[in-house]
Amino acid sequence: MADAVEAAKRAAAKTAVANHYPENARWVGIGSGTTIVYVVEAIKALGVDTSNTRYVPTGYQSRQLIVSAGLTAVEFDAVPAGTVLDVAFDGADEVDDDLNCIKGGGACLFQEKIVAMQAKQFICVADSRKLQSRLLTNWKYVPIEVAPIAAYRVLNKLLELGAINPIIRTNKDPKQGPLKTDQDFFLIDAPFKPLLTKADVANGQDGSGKDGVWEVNLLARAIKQITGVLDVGIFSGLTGPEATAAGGVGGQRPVAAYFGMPDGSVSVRKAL
Ligand SMILES: O=C[C@H](O)[C@H](O)[C@H](O)COP(=O)(O)O
Repeated sequence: MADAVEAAKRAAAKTAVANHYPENARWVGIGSGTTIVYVVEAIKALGVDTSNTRYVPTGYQSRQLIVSAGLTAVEFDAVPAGTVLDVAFDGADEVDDDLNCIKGGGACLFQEKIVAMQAKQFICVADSRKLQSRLLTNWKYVPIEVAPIAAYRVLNKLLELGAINPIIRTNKDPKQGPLKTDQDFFLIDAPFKPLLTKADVANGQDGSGKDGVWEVNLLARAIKQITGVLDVGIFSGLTGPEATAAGGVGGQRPVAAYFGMPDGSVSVRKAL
């Protein structure tokens, strides 16, 4: 079973890199987690000249991954102002029909979000367990990065929004206290009822938060507005050309998501 999941991640990574790694890539964002390892493996396997390519990490693990692959890491704050990354690859905890994602299960989300938003194309790579119609189907909570001093205040505000038993994430040994992110912040894991998609709302369902039922973008916005929240592990909103036209770069939502399937195939969902 574990081997099959790893094989699925590797297959998805290989296809995503084959389809989206640009010729003469100059700037490439590299996400975090277990699936991104196979993306870096696939980039290396292309055998292309990477001497002029700079890889922008999304945290400590990501930077170590880049460096141990013999590639050049450049931190996000060292990328020259105005530079648009050619592409950013990353994993996800869950992806819905509209390509909205939940991220942060591995404690990285803020740097992943700024790197994704600075890329012309954000590409998501995952295995079939992550492929769902609605967020919070198989994956049960929204990771939220918060300033430690505000953690209890944010917990209370999340309860008001309808979160069901939100908790501050601890280290594996709870005696060691709250887990710290790469920013030295805390994470709150907030379960909610499954999130509605655009189609659900178009079909008349109420995603305004009444009875704790939220449409994806509305919940992301409501959580982001709580003072003390650095960022939310919901990646949603505009993407690709849409985002560029609105004055951004590529947006938070991937333009394409690749899923390794149990039968060895790779399924692709593309943004409309
Ligand atoms: O916090 C971690 C990141 O958001 C990961 O990209 C996400 O959790 C997916 O990780 P994995 O590839 O290990 O399933």
